[in-house]
Amino acid sequence: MYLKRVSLQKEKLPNHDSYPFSIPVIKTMDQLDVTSNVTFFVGENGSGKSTLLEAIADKCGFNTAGGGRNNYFDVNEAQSVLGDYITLSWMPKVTNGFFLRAETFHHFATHIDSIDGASQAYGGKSLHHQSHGESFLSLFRYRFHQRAIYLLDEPEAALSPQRQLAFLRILYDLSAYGNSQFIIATHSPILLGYPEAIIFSFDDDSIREVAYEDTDHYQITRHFLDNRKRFLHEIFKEE
Ligand SMILES: Nc1ncnc2c1ncn2[C@@H]1O[C@H](COP(=O)(O)OP(=O)(O)OP(=O)(O)O)[C@@H](O)[C@H]1O
Repeated sequence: MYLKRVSLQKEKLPNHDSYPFSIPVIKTMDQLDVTSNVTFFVGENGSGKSTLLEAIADKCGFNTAGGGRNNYFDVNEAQSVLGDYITLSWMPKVTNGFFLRAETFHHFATHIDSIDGASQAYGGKSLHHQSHGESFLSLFRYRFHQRAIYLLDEPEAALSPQRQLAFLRILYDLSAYGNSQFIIATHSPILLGYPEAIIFSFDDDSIREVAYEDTDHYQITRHFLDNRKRFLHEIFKEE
């Protein structure tokens, strides 16, 4: 493990009225201790997961539009304001890694195509000439290595359930044997089931550790699958 703690420099925050300082979990955050090679950020849409992950990516020196340290391409609104107000504590420090933003991956693929020979590092085939899910898996399989930190924002976005299981295997190989560290924002109850992971919930206006079975993602999915007809009846009934 490399990144041990993320601290918010509260005394430096300019205000609490505007984004990103107005997000409830940022208002209440002091520090986050990272105690596992695999950490998940989970929570309702808009709870602040991407904002914090992007700030961490910024402090790691990764392109906040997505990519590693040497990937420069621009995407509107990819700057991290919060990055200026957090401190990362490392032991030891790593500089290798990658920030995956599902929504800018198309731009990233174009950027890789524009560099002569760069697609070799991604399995030898243009990421644009693969399906969305295939290109994600090529990134994970060919570009991800040992001794690095990977920050992934909703990697499940393009992956079928079967491919999410394949991703779990890659995660296992890299984190358990390859000594790589992952911080992953996700809504996937499959990914969240990774053993020994630490899950931080961003719900209820603060960041706190939760057990897998206590996440909404696990509970709602499980109840839906167990009681699909009753669930649908409730959702569709006339008010
Ligand atoms: N560039 C921005 N300017 C202003 N507000 C923003 C900006 N980006 C995000 N927000 C707001 O900040 C809050 C947190 O957004 P963020 O994207 O971090 O949430 P999230 O937990 O990652 O959500 P999701 O699960 O939907 O990806 C939301 O209320 C969102 O509308």
